[in-house]
Amino acid sequence: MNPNKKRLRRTMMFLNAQKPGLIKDPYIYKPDSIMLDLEDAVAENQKDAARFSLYHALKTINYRGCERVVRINGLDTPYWKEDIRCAVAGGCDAIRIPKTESAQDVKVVEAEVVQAEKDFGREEGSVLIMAAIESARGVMRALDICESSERLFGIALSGGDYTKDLQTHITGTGIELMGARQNMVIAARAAGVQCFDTVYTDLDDMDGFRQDVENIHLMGFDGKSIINPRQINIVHEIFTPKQKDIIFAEKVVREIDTKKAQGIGVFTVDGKMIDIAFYDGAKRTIELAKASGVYKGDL
Ligand SMILES: CC(C)(COP(=O)(O)OP(=O)(O)OC[C@H]1O[C@@H](n2cnc3c(N)ncnc32)[C@H](O)[C@@H]1OP(=O)(O)O)[C@@H](O)C(=O)NCCC(=O)NCCSC(=O)C[C@@](O)(CC(=O)O)C(=O)O
Ligand SMILES: [Mg+2]
Repeated sequence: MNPNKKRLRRTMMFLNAQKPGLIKDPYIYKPDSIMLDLEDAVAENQKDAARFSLYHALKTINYRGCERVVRINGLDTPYWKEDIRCAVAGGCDAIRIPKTESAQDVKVVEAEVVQAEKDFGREEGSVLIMAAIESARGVMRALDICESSERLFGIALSGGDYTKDLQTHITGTGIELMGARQNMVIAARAAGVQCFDTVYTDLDDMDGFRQDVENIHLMGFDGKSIINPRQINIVHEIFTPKQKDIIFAEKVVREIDTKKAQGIGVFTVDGKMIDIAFYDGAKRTIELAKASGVYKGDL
């Protein structure tokens, strides 16, 4: 398995692949991933120019460990195959499929990625795939999409196009996204892949943004698509385990290990009932803390 499949992806920041001011140094803001966009951020008559710019950016810029995902154009356009070839030839880490509606959509993209890896001398399996779900049909098929390919590391909700399809609109409250969000997280967890929330487009409403991120964190998402560096700190703050939670998780892991050896199944830690059901969650907190660079312990 590609070791990057489960890497930390709290923030996945979109940027127009054609704009030199955006693509030259986004790593300075330290998002976990950048998503170089060839799709909706790029005007129809600029698709070739954007692809050209993307290729040279990938070839020449050192993004310093920041994951480089390329959002290709839709499978109903004449652009997507050439988008994949340029992205893979340039050295991208992953392809984001927009408007994914079925497992078959992922499979046809995978076939092109496999061919491009061969053609451009990339290691087999080095390019991962993620699928953006932007329609009611896609949401209803989320589990099939999650299970469509070994290369698929996750799915992402795209709220703008999804609410258009649902015949509603983005309100900022999240009510219109509740069903899709819950369905997608459940599907992703059932398949063992990651799940990412949609962008929050009102850059002047940072309180609304914080509330949105807190909600999706509680729902079980792994991270969020974002559009601007100003949104990074809030997402990282909410998605990085707090020291008090890390310390509690360490106690839970140590106590479960100790009590198990003593033949004790249920007990309390800091006044809270603990049994084996809490073990994986505590381990996950510690792994997330390690990946986020805030772990000081020795587990
Ligand atoms: C919104 C705005 C124009 C505001 O610009 P502003 O310049 O006013 O912002 P400022 O804050 O003043 O910038 C301060 C400094 O940060 C730099 N800076 C800003 N943004 C940066 C960035 N993204 N990456 C690196 N650098 C950045 C900037 O260059 C400046 O640098 P400097 O001059 O050196 O100080 C800008 O952010 C932007 O273009 N965002 C990305 C938009 C985009 O790609 N949309 C498509 C994807 S969504 C979609 O398609 C819908 C979806 O599909 C979604 C789904 O899938 O979920 C669905 O269906 O819902
Ligand atoms: Mg969209």
